[in-house]
Amino acid sequence: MYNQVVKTSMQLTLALIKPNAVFVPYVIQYIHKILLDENFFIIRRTHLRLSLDQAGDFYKEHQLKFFHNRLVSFMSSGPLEAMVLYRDDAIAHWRKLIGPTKVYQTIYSHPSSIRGIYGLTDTRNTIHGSDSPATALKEIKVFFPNFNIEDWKQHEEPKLMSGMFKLDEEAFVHHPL
Ligand SMILES: Nc1ccn([C@@H]2O[C@H](COP(=O)(O)OP(=O)(O)OP(=O)(O)O)[C@@H](O)[C@H]2O)c(=O)n1
Ligand SMILES: Nc1ncnc2c1ncn2[C@@H]1O[C@H](COP(=O)(O)OP(=O)(O)O)[C@@H](O)[C@H]1O
Ligand SMILES: [Mg+2]
Repeated sequence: MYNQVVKTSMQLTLALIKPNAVFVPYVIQYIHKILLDENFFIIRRTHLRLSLDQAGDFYKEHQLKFFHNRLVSFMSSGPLEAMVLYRDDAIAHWRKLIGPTKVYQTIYSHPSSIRGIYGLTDTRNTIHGSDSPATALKEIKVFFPNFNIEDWKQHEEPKLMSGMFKLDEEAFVHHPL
């Protein structure tokens, strides 16, 4: 029974490293180190550039905001590093590590969060995390259209949960054995 309780709090989420940071080695290294230190599994990882339309779709909820135009042009200005993460309470835990959205405040309120350290501006805030389980599923589909969660749950998740995995350091992905 205890196992079941633990398992139900496990979650998938999507992390994105935004274009201002995606090719800055010390930022990438810092983010990857946090992921391992905080016991996230890196389930899938890729680099992908969104078109203007795809970025607009990704941030549809913000289409009437004053920053929408700059947000969408920024997010489609270069490749993103996308990762499917898995952990106990992954969604909230990742967002806590990221820090609040608006960098000009976050540098004072949460100076040791990722955005507090490496965010540049409220738009170019370096990192993304899904905000709910439903959003996570939707966002994972955008970057990993071939990732079949049901298959993964059946074939890969049990191995991760029983310790049968190894980190492929070059790909920076945990592979089930
Ligand atoms: N109507 C507005 C316009 C701007 N701002 C805030 O004012 C700050 C400075 O805006 P701006 O100079 O346009 O942004 P930049 O610092 O140049 O950076 P970016 O375009 O990456 O956000 C931003 O954090 C923005 O969130 C705001 O709260 N309300
Ligand atoms: N006030 C703002 N000024 C400029 N850009 C913003 C502002 N608010 C949000 N953004 C940009 O839009 C993205 C999406 O906003 P939101 O969903 O509110 O935040 P979060 O990324 O923390 O979930 C932010 O990560 C940031 O890049
Ligand atoms: Mg959001």
